[in-house]
Amino acid sequence: SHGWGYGANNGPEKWGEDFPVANGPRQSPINIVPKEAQYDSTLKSLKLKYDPSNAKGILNNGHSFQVDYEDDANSSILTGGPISGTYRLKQFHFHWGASNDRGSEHTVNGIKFPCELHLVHWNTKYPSFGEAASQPDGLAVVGVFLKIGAANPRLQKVLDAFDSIKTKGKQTVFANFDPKTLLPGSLDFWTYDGSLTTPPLLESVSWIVLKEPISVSPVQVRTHSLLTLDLK
Ligand SMILES: CCN[C@H]1CN(CCOC)S(=O)(=O)c2sc(S(N)(=O)=O)cc21
Ligand SMILES: [Zn+2]
Repeated sequence: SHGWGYGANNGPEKWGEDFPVANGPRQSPINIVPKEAQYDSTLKSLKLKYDPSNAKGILNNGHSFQVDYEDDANSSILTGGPISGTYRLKQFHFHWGASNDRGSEHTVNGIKFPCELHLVHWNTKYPSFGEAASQPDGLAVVGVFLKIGAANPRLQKVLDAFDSIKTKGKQTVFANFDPKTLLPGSLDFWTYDGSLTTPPLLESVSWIVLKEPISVSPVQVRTHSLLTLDLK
Protein backbone atom coordinates (compact mmCIF):
# COMPACT_ATOMS: atom_id res chain seq x y z
CA SER A 1 0.00 0.00 0.00
CA HIS A 2 1.24 3.52 -0.68
CA GLY A 3 3.02 5.13 2.26
CA TRP A 4 1.39 7.36 4.84
CA GLY A 5 1.52 11.12 4.41
CA TYR A 6 -0.66 14.20 4.81
CA GLY A 7 -2.77 13.97 1.67
CA ALA A 8 -6.49 13.21 1.36
CA ASN A 9 -5.84 9.54 0.63
CA ASN A 10 -2.98 8.83 3.04
CA GLY A 11 -3.35 11.47 5.79
CA PRO A 12 -4.02 11.23 9.55
CA GLU A 13 -7.67 10.24 9.02
CA LYS A 14 -6.45 7.14 7.19
CA TRP A 15 -3.52 6.15 9.40
CA GLY A 16 -5.72 3.91 11.56
CA GLU A 17 -6.12 1.51 8.65
CA ASP A 18 -2.45 0.52 8.79
CA PHE A 19 -1.77 1.57 12.40
CA PRO A 20 -4.77 0.65 14.62
CA VAL A 21 -3.06 2.24 17.66
CA ALA A 22 -4.17 5.53 16.02
CA ASN A 23 -7.44 4.92 17.91
CA GLY A 24 -5.58 4.31 21.19
CA PRO A 25 -6.00 6.08 24.56
CA ARG A 26 -2.87 8.25 24.48
CA GLN A 27 -2.52 9.58 20.94
CA SER A 28 -0.59 12.74 20.12
CA PRO A 29 -0.68 15.55 19.21
CA ILE A 30 -3.19 17.26 21.49
CA ASN A 31 -4.47 20.78 21.93
CA ILE A 32 -2.87 22.32 25.02
CA VAL A 33 -5.22 24.54 27.08
CA PRO A 34 -2.92 26.29 29.59
CA LYS A 35 -5.82 27.31 31.86
CA GLU A 36 -6.73 23.62 32.29
CA ALA A 37 -3.16 22.48 33.03
CA GLN A 38 -2.53 21.52 36.66
CA TYR A 39 0.65 22.67 38.38
CA ASP A 40 2.62 19.66 39.67
CA SER A 41 5.13 20.61 42.37
CA THR A 42 6.72 17.16 42.26
CA LEU A 43 8.08 17.82 38.75
CA LYS A 44 11.77 18.62 38.55
CA SER A 45 13.34 21.19 36.23
CA LEU A 46 14.41 19.95 32.84
CA LYS A 47 18.10 19.08 32.47
CA LEU A 48 19.58 18.81 28.96
CA LYS A 49 23.24 18.06 28.45
CA TYR A 50 24.30 17.75 24.81
CA ASP A 51 27.72 17.06 23.30
CA PRO A 52 27.91 18.79 19.87
CA SER A 53 30.43 16.21 18.65
CA ASN A 54 27.70 13.55 18.84
CA ALA A 55 26.02 15.06 15.77
CA LYS A 56 26.28 12.59 12.86
CA GLY A 57 24.25 13.54 9.82
CA ILE A 58 21.14 15.18 8.39
CA LEU A 59 18.57 13.14 6.48
CA ASN A 60 15.53 14.00 4.36
CA ASN A 61 13.12 11.16 5.15
CA GLY A 62 10.37 12.56 2.95
CA HIS A 63 8.20 13.58 5.90
CA SER A 64 10.71 15.92 7.48
CA PHE A 65 14.45 16.17 7.79
CA GLN A 66 16.18 14.89 10.87
CA VAL A 67 19.59 15.39 12.46
CA ASP A 68 20.86 12.11 13.90
CA TYR A 69 23.10 11.79 16.97
CA GLU A 70 25.53 9.17 18.27
CA ASP A 71 23.66 7.47 21.11
CA ASP A 72 26.07 4.77 22.29
CA ALA A 73 27.04 6.70 25.44
CA ASN A 74 25.42 9.04 27.97
CA SER A 75 27.01 12.14 26.41
CA SER A 76 23.84 13.81 25.08
CA ILE A 77 21.12 13.24 27.65
CA LEU A 78 17.83 14.45 29.10
CA THR A 79 17.10 14.11 32.83
CA GLY A 80 14.71 15.76 35.28
CA GLY A 81 11.37 17.19 34.16
CA PRO A 82 8.63 14.55 34.39
CA ILE A 83 10.94 11.61 33.71
CA SER A 84 13.01 9.41 35.98
CA GLY A 85 16.33 8.01 34.85
CA THR A 86 18.40 9.03 31.86
CA TYR A 87 17.21 9.41 28.28
CA ARG A 88 19.65 9.71 25.36
CA LEU A 89 19.21 12.09 22.41
CA LYS A 90 18.63 10.10 19.22
CA GLN A 91 17.61 12.79 16.72
CA PHE A 92 15.84 16.09 16.29
CA HIS A 93 13.50 17.07 13.47
CA PHE A 94 10.91 19.71 12.56
CA HIS A 95 7.30 19.74 11.39
CA TRP A 96 6.36 22.42 8.91
CA GLY A 97 3.25 23.41 7.03
CA ALA A 98 2.85 24.36 3.38
CA SER A 99 1.98 27.85 4.65
CA ASN A 100 2.64 29.83 7.83
CA ASP A 101 -0.88 29.33 9.21
CA ARG A 102 -0.13 25.67 10.00
CA GLY A 103 2.64 23.21 10.53
CA SER A 104 2.91 22.52 14.25
CA GLU A 105 1.59 19.25 15.64
CA HIS A 106 0.53 20.49 19.07
CA THR A 107 -1.68 23.54 19.32
CA VAL A 108 -2.12 26.00 22.22
CA ASN A 109 -5.70 27.20 22.76
CA GLY A 110 -6.35 25.89 19.24
CA ILE A 111 -3.55 28.00 17.71
CA LYS A 112 -1.20 26.33 15.22
CA PHE A 113 2.38 27.53 14.92
CA PRO A 114 4.14 27.50 11.55
CA CYS A 115 6.65 24.95 12.79
CA GLU A 116 7.47 22.66 15.73
CA LEU A 117 10.87 21.22 16.70
CA HIS A 118 11.08 17.76 18.29
CA LEU A 119 14.11 16.45 20.18
CA VAL A 120 13.70 12.67 20.50
CA HIS A 121 15.29 10.86 23.48
CA TRP A 122 15.10 7.20 24.56
CA ASN A 123 15.17 5.61 28.03
CA THR A 124 18.53 4.00 28.77
CA LYS A 125 16.83 1.39 30.99
CA TYR A 126 16.18 -0.35 27.63
CA PRO A 127 19.01 -1.87 25.52
CA SER A 128 18.32 0.17 22.38
CA PHE A 129 16.22 2.92 20.81
CA GLY A 130 14.16 0.37 18.90
CA GLU A 131 13.39 -1.53 22.11
CA ALA A 132 12.54 1.68 23.97
CA ALA A 133 10.26 2.97 21.20
CA SER A 134 7.69 0.24 21.99
CA GLN A 135 7.64 0.78 25.79
CA PRO A 136 5.18 3.08 27.60
CA ASP A 137 8.08 4.95 29.24
CA GLY A 138 10.49 4.41 26.35
CA LEU A 139 10.74 7.85 24.74
CA ALA A 140 10.79 11.48 25.85
CA VAL A 141 10.31 14.15 23.19
CA VAL A 142 10.96 17.83 23.90
CA GLY A 143 8.74 20.00 21.68
CA VAL A 144 9.55 23.63 20.87
CA PHE A 145 7.20 25.91 18.93
CA LEU A 146 8.60 28.21 16.25
CA LYS A 147 6.86 31.52 15.65
CA ILE A 148 7.41 34.00 12.83
CA GLY A 149 9.62 36.87 13.99
CA ALA A 150 13.24 37.89 13.90
CA ALA A 151 15.67 35.72 11.97
CA ASN A 152 17.18 33.00 14.15
CA PRO A 153 20.94 32.69 13.43
CA ARG A 154 21.15 29.41 15.40
CA LEU A 155 18.90 27.71 12.85
CA GLN A 156 20.95 28.83 9.88
CA LYS A 157 23.49 25.97 9.99
CA VAL A 158 20.62 23.48 9.76
CA LEU A 159 18.84 25.38 6.97
CA ASP A 160 22.08 25.74 5.00
CA ALA A 161 22.37 21.94 4.92
CA PHE A 162 19.09 21.66 2.97
CA ASP A 163 20.81 22.30 -0.36
CA SER A 164 22.40 18.86 -0.18
CA ILE A 165 19.34 16.86 0.96
CA LYS A 166 16.63 18.13 -1.41
CA THR A 167 15.10 14.77 -2.21
CA LYS A 168 13.67 11.97 -0.06
CA GLY A 169 16.34 9.59 1.18
CA LYS A 170 19.21 12.04 0.72
CA GLN A 171 21.52 12.52 3.68
CA THR A 172 24.76 14.32 4.33
CA VAL A 173 27.30 14.69 7.11
CA PHE A 174 26.22 17.15 9.79
CA ALA A 175 28.91 17.59 12.43
CA ASN A 176 29.42 19.55 15.58
CA PHE A 177 26.02 20.98 16.39
CA ASP A 178 24.62 21.68 19.86
CA PRO A 179 20.81 21.45 19.79
CA LYS A 180 20.75 23.32 23.09
CA THR A 181 21.35 26.46 21.02
CA LEU A 182 17.88 25.95 19.52
CA LEU A 183 16.10 26.15 22.89
CA PRO A 184 14.33 29.24 24.25
CA GLY A 185 15.49 31.11 27.37
CA SER A 186 12.96 29.40 29.62
CA LEU A 187 12.64 25.62 29.95
CA ASP A 188 9.20 25.87 31.56
CA PHE A 189 7.03 23.11 30.08
CA TRP A 190 3.70 21.33 29.83
CA THR A 191 3.91 17.55 30.01
CA TYR A 192 1.62 14.60 29.24
CA ASP A 193 1.89 10.95 28.28
CA GLY A 194 1.30 10.49 24.56
CA SER A 195 2.55 8.91 21.38
CA LEU A 196 4.61 9.39 18.25
CA THR A 197 2.75 11.94 16.12
CA THR A 198 3.46 9.99 12.94
CA PRO A 199 3.22 6.31 12.12
CA PRO A 200 3.90 3.96 13.80
CA LEU A 201 2.11 6.20 16.39
CA LEU A 202 3.58 4.15 19.24
CA GLU A 203 2.22 5.14 22.68
CA SER A 204 5.66 5.42 24.21
CA VAL A 205 6.27 9.17 24.50
CA SER A 206 6.51 11.37 27.57
CA TRP A 207 5.81 14.72 25.92
CA ILE A 208 7.60 17.78 27.26
CA VAL A 209 6.34 20.85 25.37
CA LEU A 210 8.17 24.10 26.15
CA LYS A 211 5.93 27.09 26.83
CA GLU A 212 8.27 29.67 25.24
CA PRO A 213 8.55 29.55 21.43
CA ILE A 214 11.70 30.38 19.50
CA SER A 215 11.62 32.72 16.50
CA VAL A 216 12.21 32.08 12.81
CA SER A 217 12.01 34.65 10.01
CA PRO A 218 9.54 34.35 7.11
CA VAL A 219 12.45 33.65 4.75
CA GLN A 220 13.94 31.02 7.04
CA VAL A 221 10.62 29.24 7.52
CA ARG A 222 10.21 28.87 3.74
CA THR A 223 13.71 27.43 3.30
CA HIS A 224 12.26 23.97 3.88
CA SER A 225 10.44 24.41 0.55
CA LEU A 226 13.81 23.52 -0.99
CA LEU A 227 13.11 20.02 0.29
CA THR A 228 10.62 17.69 -1.32
CA LEU A 229 8.47 16.94 1.73
CA ASP A 230 4.84 15.95 1.95
CA LEU A 231 3.73 18.97 3.96
CA LYS A 232 0.46 19.52 5.78
C1 LIG B 1 8.85 10.02 9.90
C2 LIG B 1 8.79 8.97 10.96
N1 LIG B 1 8.80 9.57 12.28
C3 LIG B 1 8.91 8.65 13.43
C4 LIG B 1 10.17 7.78 13.24
N2 LIG B 1 10.59 7.16 14.45
C5 LIG B 1 9.78 6.05 14.88
C6 LIG B 1 10.60 4.78 14.88
O1 LIG B 1 9.79 3.76 15.38
C7 LIG B 1 10.50 2.68 15.83
S1 LIG B 1 11.12 8.13 15.60
O2 LIG B 1 11.09 7.48 16.86
O3 LIG B 1 12.37 8.64 15.22
C8 LIG B 1 9.94 9.32 15.63
S2 LIG B 1 9.73 10.49 16.84
C9 LIG B 1 8.35 11.19 16.13
S3 LIG B 1 7.53 12.50 16.86
N3 LIG B 1 6.99 13.44 15.71
O4 LIG B 1 6.44 11.99 17.63
O5 LIG B 1 8.55 13.20 17.63
C10 LIG B 1 8.07 10.54 14.97
C11 LIG B 1 8.97 9.48 14.67
ZN1 LIG C 1 7.98 15.08 15.39
